[in-house]
Amino acid sequence: MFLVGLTGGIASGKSSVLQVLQQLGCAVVDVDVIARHVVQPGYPAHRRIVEAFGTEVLLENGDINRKVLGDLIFNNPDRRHLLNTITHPEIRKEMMKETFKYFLQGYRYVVLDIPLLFETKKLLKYMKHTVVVYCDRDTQLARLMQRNSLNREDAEARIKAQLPLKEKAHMARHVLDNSGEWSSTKRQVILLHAELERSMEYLPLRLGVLTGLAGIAGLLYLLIHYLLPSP
Ligand SMILES: Nc1ncnc2c1ncn2[C@@H]1O[C@H](COP(=O)(O)OP(=O)(O)OP(=O)(O)O)[C@@H](O)[C@H]1O
Repeated sequence: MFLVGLTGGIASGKSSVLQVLQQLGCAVVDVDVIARHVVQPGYPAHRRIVEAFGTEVLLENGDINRKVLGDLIFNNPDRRHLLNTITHPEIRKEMMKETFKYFLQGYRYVVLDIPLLFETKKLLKYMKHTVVVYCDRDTQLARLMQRNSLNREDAEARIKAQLPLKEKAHMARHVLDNSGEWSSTKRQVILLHAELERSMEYLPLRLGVLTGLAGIAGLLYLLIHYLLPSP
């Protein structure tokens, strides 16, 4: 198995691309979904967020109010860092669990949706392939304004807070251009999936694990047959 890191910019189309990959039967780890999961009431990150930011970040039902928390950390690097130190280790643990589950199920590759793949660079070394979902800036702005009901100024501020998409596209091994019609993007996703499925890069890890298991089985056999006293 090998890992494919998928990233992009705000409203560039990552979730839409992930949906297609899921429909194609790919193993997908959606960091957004995990990030929402690990801050649910009862989880350690939920308690630590309330300790750090106060009960004003809670909705009436005890869930984290993502809008309030988002506003609190927006333009405040210290608070953002604090939130990241609480949530990131929990998110990484869940990502590893899900990836391992897919490995056991025999998938050739797993796509991990990591919004800050190129910014934090922490997970980059584990990715055999990197994919950027790109769209031109005007399209990104228009889609963001429409999806989040934002005015131009707020939407521009959110885009500016991220590494420019063009730079990310230069760093990636594959670029899916989502500036145009959705059907064109979908075609690109299907072609990428076919390329990754054809790749033999899943073999080394699989063979390594099989060899390891065969070694353990051999040792057990020797133990049972030669070292244990016969009845
Ligand atoms: N090719 C396309 N044509 C028209 N609309 C699109 C296209 N691709 C995506 N969209 C729309 O643009 C918006 C952003 O897409 P999406 O939610 O997939 O982006 P995202 O990268 O996951 O965003 P975020 O990271 O901010 O959650 C959505 O409303 C989606 O329906």
